[in-house]
Amino acid sequence: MSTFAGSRLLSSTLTPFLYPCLDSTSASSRQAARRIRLRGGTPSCTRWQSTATTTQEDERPAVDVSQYDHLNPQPVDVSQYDHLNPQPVDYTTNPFTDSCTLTLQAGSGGHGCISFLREKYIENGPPNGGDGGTGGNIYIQAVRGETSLHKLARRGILKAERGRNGEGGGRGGRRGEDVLIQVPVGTIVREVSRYDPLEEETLDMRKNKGYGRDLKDDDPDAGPDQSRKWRRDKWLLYPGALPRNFSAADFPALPRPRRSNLTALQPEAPLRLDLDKPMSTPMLLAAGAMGGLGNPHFVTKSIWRPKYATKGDEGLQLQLQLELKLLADVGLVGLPNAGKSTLLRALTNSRTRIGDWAFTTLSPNIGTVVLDTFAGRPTLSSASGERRTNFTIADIPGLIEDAHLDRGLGLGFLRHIERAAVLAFVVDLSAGDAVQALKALWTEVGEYEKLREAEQNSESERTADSEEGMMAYRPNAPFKSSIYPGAEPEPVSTHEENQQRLQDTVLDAQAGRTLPALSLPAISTKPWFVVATKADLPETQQNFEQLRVYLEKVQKGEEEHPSGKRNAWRKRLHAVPVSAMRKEGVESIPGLVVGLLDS
Ligand SMILES: Nc1nc2c(ncn2[C@@H]2O[C@H](COP(=O)(O)OP(=O)(O)OP(=O)(O)O)[C@@H](O)[C@H]2O)c(=O)[nH]1
Ligand SMILES: [Mg+2]
Repeated sequence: MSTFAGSRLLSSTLTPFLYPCLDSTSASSRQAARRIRLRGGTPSCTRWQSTATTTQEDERPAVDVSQYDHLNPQPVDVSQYDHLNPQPVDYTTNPFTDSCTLTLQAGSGGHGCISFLREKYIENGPPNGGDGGTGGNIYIQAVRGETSLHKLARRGILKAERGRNGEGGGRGGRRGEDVLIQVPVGTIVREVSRYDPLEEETLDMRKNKGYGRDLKDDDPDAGPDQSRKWRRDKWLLYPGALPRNFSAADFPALPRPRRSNLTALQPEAPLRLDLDKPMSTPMLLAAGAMGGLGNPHFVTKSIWRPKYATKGDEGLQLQLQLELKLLADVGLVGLPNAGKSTLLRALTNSRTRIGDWAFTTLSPNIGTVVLDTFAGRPTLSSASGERRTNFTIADIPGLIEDAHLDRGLGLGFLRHIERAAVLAFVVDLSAGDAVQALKALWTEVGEYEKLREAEQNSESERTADSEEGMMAYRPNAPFKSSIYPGAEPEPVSTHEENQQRLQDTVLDAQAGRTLPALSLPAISTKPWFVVATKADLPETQQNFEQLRVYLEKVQKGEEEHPSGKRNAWRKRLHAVPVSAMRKEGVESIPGLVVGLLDS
């Protein structure tokens, strides 16, 4: 009896998994049998199977397959699928981060080598140590495929490879590997801080009035054993040298700090870049440091076998703040649950998430409206005669009243529509007074604009303050030979020069031409229109009529602009009633947008 109960328990719970060949009803057993049939072979458990079948077939209870549903999913009924009213699980999602701080370190230089020629019959050959390799550079490139900064945010610190040390036989060290930072188009780069070891060295040199000057014995700072020790950390002695050899060594004047020729291509400090176009070639952010010099550089008339070389320089360190402001032609602004994502789905092929609750969308989504499929004549062309083949729409999380007080998801996501050429305010006709909803949205947009202005002012003040104490950095200074005795360092630029530089614009990625300063037009001066959604629901006509009348009055100047600003845009104000879920009324939107984009 107990055996039977045991076998019964076994067959009802574990059998399908542990002993599939015992359970003729399980899918795995069926598959095994099929495999055996196909192979035409005899399975090792044939006897088992037959025994089990004959002894247990009748008594075995029917297995409740419903409990294994997740292992044996039912085929999806494709006819149920609807792009505009999708299942809650039918959406795509990507990790998204729109701001991060990055620390970059250009590669340090490799050390110079101390080596001498040794051949048959040449015991004490001349020095032949190679120079150290240059450190790797750091480049940046805005590319179309990237949509978020999350990968960079996760890494935090990026270091280019150090140059290899020089080798004997006059072989120079290999240069370090470069680092390429790829960012989405629309990224703004600001410099937070910079540490330039070469600049420090140059200042040191000025302080000591001449590079390589050793402290004199009568110098108040110099004790008896501190003389001739200045910057000894920059030297390398021959392999196997003891510390006492080091203190006894007589070093020549240290060569002047050298910069790689590539530093001429670095943008001026402080960095402020607006990467609003895809870049065909990467742009240099930080050039690698130069390698140390091998011992042949220090041959003199009296010392023809120098037993020292110099170490490589340390790489430049930069701390940058990256901010992504997505670039789209149209920005959708609306209260939560207004139907923005459904509208985006109706106009584009986007698979953004839709749900009947507030804050379904938690990060921005961009969709592309294709105007010309190249199937025949161009469907729409811009006023300039240039053919516009598509435009992009950005859908952002919903704004609620008092979002500027950090309610809901706050106002941060408005940065992704602040560079849009046209704004589309999405209001839900079934959710109360549409005019009030529109005014509430404009209030939040106005608050965002105030915040942005305050931020810009504080940023320019901060940069100006930090400039005052900042070391002068002259990447465009002509390259000079490092071993150039008596050369004076470059003069330090004045505060006025730095101020001027601040007001100036930033360098373009490729051509080195200047870009306009990072200031954006007021949001209220952009063309805008209203999309009144859920017009298919009953009792929404009157609400829409009120909205239409209100917009007409705003256009004529009889009503104040909802932003409260006098110079706000009010040329042609449209309210488009649509049912995004049924894809009704949305067909007029592309034409309207193209008209506004070209106006
Ligand atoms: N009847 C009707 N329902 C709609 C229409 N458009 C959207 N909905 C429904 O409204 C709900 C919210 O739609 P979403 O597109 O997710 O709204 P949203 O504005 O993106 O919401 P958040 O992302 O939370 O800000 C969903 O249940 C949609 O099915 C419409 O035109 N008619
Ligand atoms: Mg949404």
